[in-house]
Amino acid sequence: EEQKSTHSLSVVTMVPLVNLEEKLIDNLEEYAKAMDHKLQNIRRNIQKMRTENKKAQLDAIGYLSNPLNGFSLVRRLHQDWAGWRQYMEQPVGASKIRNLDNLRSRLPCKEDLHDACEGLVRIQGNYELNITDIIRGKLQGRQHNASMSAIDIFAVGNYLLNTSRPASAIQWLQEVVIHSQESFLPAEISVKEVEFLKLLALAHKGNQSFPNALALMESCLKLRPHDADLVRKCREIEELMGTPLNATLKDEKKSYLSLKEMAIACNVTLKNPAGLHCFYNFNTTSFLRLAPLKVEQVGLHPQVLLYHEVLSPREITSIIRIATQRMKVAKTTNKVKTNSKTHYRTAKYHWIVKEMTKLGRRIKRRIGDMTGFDLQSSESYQVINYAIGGHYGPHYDFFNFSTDHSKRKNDYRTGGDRIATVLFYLSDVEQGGATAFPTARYIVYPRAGTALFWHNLDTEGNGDLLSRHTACAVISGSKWVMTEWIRERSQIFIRPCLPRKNTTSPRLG
Ligand SMILES: O=C(O)CCC(=O)C(=O)O
Ligand SMILES: [Fe+2]
Repeated sequence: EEQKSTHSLSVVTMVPLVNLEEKLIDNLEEYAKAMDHKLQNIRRNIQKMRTENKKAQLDAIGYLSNPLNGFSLVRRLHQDWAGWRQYMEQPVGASKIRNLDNLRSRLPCKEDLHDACEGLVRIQGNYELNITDIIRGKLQGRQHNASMSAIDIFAVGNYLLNTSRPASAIQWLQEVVIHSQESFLPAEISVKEVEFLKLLALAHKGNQSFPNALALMESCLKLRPHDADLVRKCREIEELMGTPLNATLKDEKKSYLSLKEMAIACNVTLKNPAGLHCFYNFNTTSFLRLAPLKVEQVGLHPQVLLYHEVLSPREITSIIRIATQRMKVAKTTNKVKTNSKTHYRTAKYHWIVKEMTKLGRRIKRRIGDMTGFDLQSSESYQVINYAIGGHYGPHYDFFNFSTDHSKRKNDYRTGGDRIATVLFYLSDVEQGGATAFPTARYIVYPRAGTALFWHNLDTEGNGDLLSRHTACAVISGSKWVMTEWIRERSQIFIRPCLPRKNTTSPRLG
């Protein structure tokens, strides 16, 4: 499942877009100045020409009796107006248009916009938020200083309809009617009322509410009586009204089940099991006798531990700085392929080789102290920064080599299955973004410097189904985590034997 990850824009990789937007505005302003210059040129000359023409109008015969005036009029009409025609035709600010073209390769692509739409829709669905509230900037009860314009909502509705979710499209588009139509575009190129109505009509059509669809499409036709496409669409809907309804509305997506699972797992009212403890870990390694680690039990079956203050603010700053630089480079030098079909994980990530830096080695020793595991064959650290509404759908970290023989051939190269995971939180998250265990029913909210530790395999080396987990959608904030997947191979002599659960412990295969 991990392979399905997309490469959408994360909060940090979007930061350069702010400067890019400034550049684009500057360029448009230059364009406006070029137009201003031309306009002034024209106006100034109009004034001069009018003065001369008025003189002639006053007494045409007298004016033309003077051969110099007569000559000049003939010359002007023959030559100057050909000149004006040329001047009127000349493109204004051609270099500014070229600048714009040059910047276009750095602008978000269609898939980026789709990811952003999906992110908003996910926040709404994942936490079952009211759409009107979202549009007005009220997210999970908290009023934010931002809201959506009609054209923003239009984009979301359009995306939903194109991805076969007409019922959701209607819910979003209905809000457009209520809100005023402010946009950053001149009216000529902005989305027009008729286009809103048409999209809403098509959404109703997709939802098989044909009378609504027809009424809306007819009101479009009133606004544009000669639009052949509208006429055709009206006829289509009329025909559909005569046929029996298609019983199975295809409004559900493949990802629906995992979203439902997340909606349950990520619910804010969810509480972890009671009666658990906090303690100092003095004994995983001898070093801990000098510097014990603070541990909090999240749950016992399966055991999930939360280590407190295992990364310092300085360490976190360094990690984020390294990852940020690499993430930006990856975006601009080779545009990564986006996989728009699967939105299983919406984040940007970067691998940090732990042996490369002092910091990497220091953290490696600390993971050893926390877990007691040998990290020789383990993977690089994966630093993740989540996107708008970024999440990671429900999954297991193990490959389950022990039952899936087709994957086993990679076993020796990769150091075995992922026996355990250490998930460092590098940031607090303002709203949302918890790590939830849907089967075990645990939920953990990120706090910078803490780390979550759990086993993915049971004592026999089989994948533990209770280790299923998910990163809930980020509502607001920039969520940073760093993952260390510990491999099985080098633990053969040190793997601690977990107390066996009762006979009904879940097993794969
Ligand atoms: O970001 C999170 O909360 C979970 C990340 C995760 O599950 C993973 O990277 O395997
Ligand atoms: Fe995971």
